[in-house]
Amino acid sequence: MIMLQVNHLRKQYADKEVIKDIDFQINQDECAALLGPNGAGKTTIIKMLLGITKPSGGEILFEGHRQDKIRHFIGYLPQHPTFYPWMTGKELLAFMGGLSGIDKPALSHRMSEMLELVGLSKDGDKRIVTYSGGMKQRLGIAQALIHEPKLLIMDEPVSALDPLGRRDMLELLKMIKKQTTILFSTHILHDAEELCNKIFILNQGQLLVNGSIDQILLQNQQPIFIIQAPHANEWAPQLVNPAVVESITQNENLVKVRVNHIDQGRSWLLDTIHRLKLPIQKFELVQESLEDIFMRMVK
Ligand SMILES: Nc1ncnc2c1ncn2[C@@H]1O[C@H](COP(=O)(O)OP(=O)(O)OP(=O)(O)O)[C@@H](O)[C@H]1O
Repeated sequence: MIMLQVNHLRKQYADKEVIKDIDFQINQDECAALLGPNGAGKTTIIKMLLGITKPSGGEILFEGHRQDKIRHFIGYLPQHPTFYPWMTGKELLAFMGGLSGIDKPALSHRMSEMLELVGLSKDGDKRIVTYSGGMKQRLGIAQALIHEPKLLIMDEPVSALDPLGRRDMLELLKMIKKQTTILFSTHILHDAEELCNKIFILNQGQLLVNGSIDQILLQNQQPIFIIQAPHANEWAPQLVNPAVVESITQNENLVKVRVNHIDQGRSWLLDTIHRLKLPIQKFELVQESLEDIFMRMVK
């Protein structure tokens, strides 16, 4: 079942179009990442999904329909959650659960369940001001899930955490994705790769890539030849050949040459190596990684 469908979504601020006619969909039980560098438009999309910002065009359908009341449908963890620091974790959950209309007996049960899920059972009576960044983020997940939403939306849930907090959060999200459909934004490819079966790569308001990791690799991967030889500064510029070579990156004496066609690229590079009499130490064919594709697309 299609959980969320976005058709021709646009957002314009004054004369600047920050979201440019994008389409995507998320099916039930999928975990999808909105991946893009700073300013790509991730938060703007999320705000439109939540109804906080009005789209300039297009439509957003939840389970196939425009929804007027989406609060019960979506759980949301903002990029910078602000909790009342004087509240305890339990008080916050009771407050948020109350806002979502959960009745009292059910709420108490649900609160215990959520604290258990996010590993804060022993900390529920402590004031939030005493929580670490990671604990606050986990409490943020608990409040987002308190009303059993069908879709959990998170804006950069792991980016601000230290490596330990990040690892904890990723493990927690791996557990949660077994029960809930998830959309989260991130500028960190590895987080998207580790958690998601679907990735949307966004840059300057445009959706460049949309699909599973396997599909993205299959459709976008280009061959790269790695050549290593002394004095690369002298010979690397001679590999420029727009008919065959898409790009060249150099790191000391190791040069990565992205070509548009394996066979043509290989024979032209071997001819050139021969012509220049390069004493090569390495000549290797690899395929672009997801990171290579991401960097290429957002550069
Ligand atoms: N209220 C606004 N008025 C004008 N421009 C805005 C407004 N909100 C966002 N923008 C612009 O829209 C673009 C996308 O911003 P957005 O915050 O959605 O990006 P992002 O991908 O979430 O980036 P980040 O990772 O830095 O949060 C940016 O160029 C930003 O300056």
